[in-house]
Amino acid sequence: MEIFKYMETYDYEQLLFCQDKESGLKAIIAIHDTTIGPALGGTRMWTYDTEASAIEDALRLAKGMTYKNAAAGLNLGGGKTVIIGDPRKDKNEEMFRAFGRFIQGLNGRYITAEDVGTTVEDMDIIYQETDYVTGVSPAFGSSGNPSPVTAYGVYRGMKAAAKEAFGTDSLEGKVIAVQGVGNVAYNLCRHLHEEGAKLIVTDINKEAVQRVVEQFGAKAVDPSEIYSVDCDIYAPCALGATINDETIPHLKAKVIAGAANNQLKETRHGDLIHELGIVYAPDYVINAGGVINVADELIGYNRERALKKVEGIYDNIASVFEISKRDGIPTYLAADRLAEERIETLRRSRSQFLQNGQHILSRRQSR
Ligand SMILES: NC(=O)C1=CN([C@@H]2O[C@H](COP(=O)(O)OP(=O)(O)OC[C@H]3O[C@@H](n4cnc5c(N)ncnc54)[C@H](O)[C@@H]3O)[C@@H](O)[C@H]2O)C=CC1
Ligand SMILES: CC(C)CC(=O)C(=O)O
Repeated sequence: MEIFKYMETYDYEQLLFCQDKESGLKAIIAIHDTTIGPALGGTRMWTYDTEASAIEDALRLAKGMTYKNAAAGLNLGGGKTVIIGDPRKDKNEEMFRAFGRFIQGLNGRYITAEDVGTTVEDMDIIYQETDYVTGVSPAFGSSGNPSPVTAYGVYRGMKAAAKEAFGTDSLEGKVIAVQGVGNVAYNLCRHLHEEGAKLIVTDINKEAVQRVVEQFGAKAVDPSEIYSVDCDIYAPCALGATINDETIPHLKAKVIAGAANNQLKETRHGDLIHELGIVYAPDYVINAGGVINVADELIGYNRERALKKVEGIYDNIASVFEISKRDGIPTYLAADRLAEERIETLRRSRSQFLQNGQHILSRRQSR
């Protein structure tokens, strides 16, 4: 991978490699764009096969955060971290403290939160070293685990997508295939079950599957089967790139609406599903609930205010469908248009993220 060429092509600002021998920390922080605010995005801990795939994941996820934050109307730019390692075996306190010090060194250009493989407890450790972390425990006056709120936003967005495809936003009786039933999708399944949807689920973690089978009457299938099951809605809630050349021919769903980041392997897969008449709720619009929730910490966390904003994901998804129909373009492009227009407008009016000389965090209420 030619890193500078890649960064130039997609206009990345900064890529940082953080290493701490004592704790085993190997972290990559990617900052994509800080035009409308400091870069906010979670930290993913994962066992990458190669360093190149970890770098690529950090870069792709960071760019997604720029678009997610802009489209959600947040005054934040986009960044993301990946920590190379197995979250079940390789974590230790010193690792997250060392990581916190690296974040502190960026002096507010990057603010972190949870993602796959990291937890509220990890954020609490980072918080010992830096203020530039969100998704910290409610005991510190913070918003806690973002996953249930992300799930609520996905549920709202899925209803908007159902309205577009089926003419009603009721999910009662709809068959929904959920891929990955971890932190976000467990909570999503709860909302869907409460509304009377029928769930088909899969996960590589058998315990996670068992939980939703027992609690929500879901039917379990093998991970390889999830793409071809008979269903109304496919909800990708594991890792990215599951909408690709291999899976698209098998899909029977009329709607794709799920929590995973970077669902399209390549943008041309967004064109392909559009041509097939599948209603796609763009990933970074529908899964913005978590970041909307943690971003509220930056102005003194108010759960009611945050949830009200998350409810608005229904309207955001509906607006994307409107732009798509108006301009005759696939929904992923309509979402990009929404985000890019906001960034460009703000780029013209200010060139850096400091507001009146103050960092956004300076408005955080004293604890
Ligand atoms: N946690 C949050 O608030 C947010 C999460 N997301 C995205 O949503 C997705 C899910 O996030 P979380 O629920 O937090 O992660 P998680 O790690 O709790 O859940 C992911 C689940 O997917 C399963 N999985 C992994 N590969 C799989 C495969 N090939 N087939 C089936 N299952 C597989 C895992 O075993 C795990 O149970 C991720 O892509 C994440 O980046 C996006 C926005 C916010
Ligand atoms: C988990 C969120 C709080 C932030 C993030 O990284 C995301 O939305 O993907």
